[in-house]
Amino acid sequence: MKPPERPLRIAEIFGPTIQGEGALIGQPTVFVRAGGCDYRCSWCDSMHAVDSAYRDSWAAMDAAQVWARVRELSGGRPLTVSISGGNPAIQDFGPLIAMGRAEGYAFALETQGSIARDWFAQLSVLVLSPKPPSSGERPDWAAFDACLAAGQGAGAVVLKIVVFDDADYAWARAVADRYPGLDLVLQPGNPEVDPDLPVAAQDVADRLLWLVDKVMAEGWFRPRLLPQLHVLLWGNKRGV
Ligand SMILES: C[S@@+](CC[C@H](N)C(=O)[O-])C[C@H]1O[C@@H](n2cnc3c(N)ncnc32)[C@H](O)[C@@H]1O
Ligand SMILES: Nc1nc2[nH]cc(C(=O)O)c2c(=O)[nH]1
Ligand code: SF4
Ligand SMILES: [Mg+2]
Repeated sequence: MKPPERPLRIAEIFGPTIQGEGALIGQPTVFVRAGGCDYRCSWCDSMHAVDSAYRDSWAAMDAAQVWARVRELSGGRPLTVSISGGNPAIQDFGPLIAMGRAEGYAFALETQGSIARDWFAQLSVLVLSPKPPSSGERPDWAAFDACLAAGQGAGAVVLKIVVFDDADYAWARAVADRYPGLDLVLQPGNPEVDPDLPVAAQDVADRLLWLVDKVMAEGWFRPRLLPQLHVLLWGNKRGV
């Protein structure tokens, strides 16, 4: 007999909105944000889904309940569902993905690459975002490589690296060289993560310009350089 399904810890489900980051930037999506993370990045913009101080605000939902909410928010019209967190790989999103795929939806996952799951193979896009030195975390590369292997059957695997400073940039180049076959996106870090404070559009632009100048000066033509589009539009507001 199959073991009973454990409920998922869900920090928020929201949308439809546009994917603000990475390879699917601009695409309509509904977000499912998992509660809980094995990392504590110094600059995390989603601490409400990480810090156990927020645990009481996370809902215990089974996959069918999460799926019903996604279907409701999307009006039953198939789109790409974005699963983020926290680190969603702590939990079992396999049943949710199976339910959605059966109705024509696709799934993209955001994870730092610290925990591999067999259901990565069911994704249309696996976004692996290893954490640079400024985060205070240090990736376990064996675990990261296991995530890559688990994602072999996914539609696409994207390496998305956040860059705050020169040390992060040098690190991103070295990591990119280590994975020459992957689609690569560099995203400037946003130091202003307070959800109650506005983010100046010019600051977002200035951080991207800094990165564009650096990459072009080196004649490095592999990465795509993208802002967090949702931050440009809505600042750090939650649920967008
Ligand atoms: C909140 S995380 C959740 C998924 C997963 N834990 C991870 O880090 O990939 C989603 C994305 O936001 C990025 N991110 C978090 N805080 C950020 C910040 N202050 N500036 C830019 N990107 C940030 C992460 O690097 C990751 O690519
Ligand atoms: N619109 C929008 N795009 C996003 N891309 C990645 C996000 C995340 O927090 O994982 C995010 C988010 O929270 N909102
Ligand atoms: S791994 Fe992701 S969710 Fe976890 S603390 Fe870092 S940025 Fe936040
Ligand atoms: Mg975010």
